[in-house]
Parts: sequence; structure tokens; C-alpha cells
Amino acid sequence: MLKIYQSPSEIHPAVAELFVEAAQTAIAEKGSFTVALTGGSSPIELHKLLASAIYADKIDWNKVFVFWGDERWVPLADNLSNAKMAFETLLSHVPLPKDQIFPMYDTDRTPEEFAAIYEQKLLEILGKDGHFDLILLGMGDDGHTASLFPHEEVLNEQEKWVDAYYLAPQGMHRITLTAPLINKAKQIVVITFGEKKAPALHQVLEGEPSVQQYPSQLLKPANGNLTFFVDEAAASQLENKQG
Ligand SMILES: O=C1O[C@H](COP(=O)(O)O)[C@@H](O)[C@H](O)[C@H]1O
Repeated sequence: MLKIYQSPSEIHPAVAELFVEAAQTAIAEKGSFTVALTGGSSPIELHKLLASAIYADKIDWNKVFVFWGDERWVPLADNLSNAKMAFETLLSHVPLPKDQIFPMYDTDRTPEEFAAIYEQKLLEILGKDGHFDLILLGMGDDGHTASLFPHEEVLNEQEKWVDAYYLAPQGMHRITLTAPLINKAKQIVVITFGEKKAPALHQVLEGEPSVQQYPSQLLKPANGNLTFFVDEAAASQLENKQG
């Protein structure tokens, strides 16, 4: 599904409402809510909204389990860290038990070792079916999502739930949930806005199939919902704006 808003300031409350509803539904049905956060700049205002009383007070944070869709392999205090951003904008402001927050980083492990440990933790919390209640994602100008970057071997992964690799163009390791796990989620939400995203969004939604070039095309939930929340600028090159 595609939801187009006039501006990003309309996207954030819409996704915040969805987040609250997904949390309330999951908690009512099974006593917990499992979510994977996204990094980059797109979720910052969403996080701040979720941290505000109007939304935060509607969620029983004691029953929320927070993971990440991906991470730059940098210490948690580094400004590039997706986790640092999430703590500053959301997680430090809500009553969420610390042992229910799982950043994708450990100083004492290699990225590859930690990917296996993270996968075990996911197995423990999600169970062997691996269904997240909600996965929030962004999309880069190049069509990447999570740390599924164009032409990287991770795009071919079929078994592992979590993978880590050296992303040469950026000179750093990345750790990411893989497409097989992401696509098990009950809900996947992609938040992307701004005219720089327009060419990639057009290719991802309307272009020829080419997951190697536009990895966001890998998003195909087996039994869940996939919704792109975009602004008019990002949607400007779409031929079909009906979603
Ligand atoms: O590097 C990353 O970039 C993407 C997109 O970021 P944005 O700034 O365009 O929102 C993000 O989804 C991913 O989590 C992050 O690691």
C-alpha cells in the first residue's frame, strides 16, 4: 500500500497512530509488542512524537521489546549510531525497561559474531516463526533499505535472520536484519520523504524487477502488510499514485 501526504509533518502523526494501534493490538492479543526501529534521519520526528505524552501515554512500555532493522557498526556514543539517535529522541524518554532494548552493537564482539548473537536473541523473543509485530524502515536515495545495499551479497541471503558485512563504499561494517526475516513481519512500514527519494521510489514501486539495484524491492511480506508512507515530493515521479 502507498500513502502519500502533502509533507513529512503529516507523515509522522500518521505513523505514530499506526505504531500506537499496533502496540495496543499486539499487547491485547499476546501480552507483548515487538518492534524494529529504523535509523537515518527519517524517523527522528516520529520518535519525538512517540515520546510525547499524547502518544507515549497510550502504550504500555513494560510490554514493548525494541530491536533495530540495521545499524552502522560504530560505538553507541558515536553520532552515526542509529541506536544513539533512537535513545536521544525516544527511548530515554519513555518508561521502557532497559533489558527490553536490544541495540545492534557490542564492543567485545566482531560484527559477524554479534550478528549470530543478535539472531539468537531474536529467536528467544520472537520464537522460531520470527514474526515482528512491526518493522519500521527507511529508504535511501539509492533504494537501499535497512542495511540491504545495492549489489551486496547480503541481498541473496536466504537462511540467516541477521547478517553483518563490510560496506566498502562507506568504509564501515553494517549489521542488518535480512529480507527473509523482515518479510515475516505482521506489518512493515517504510517512511521516506523528500525529492531526492523520488527516482528510487519510482524504480522500487514501478520499475523493472531488480532487487540488486533497488533492494527495497525485496520487501514482500509473506502474510503481513507493507505500507510506504511518503510525501508528495518523494512521490513526484510515480505514475500511479493510488497505491
Ligand atoms: O544508513 C541508513 O540509511 C537509511 C535511510 O536513511 P534516511 O536518512 O534517508 O532516513 C536508513 O533507513 C537506515 O536505517 C540507515 O542505517
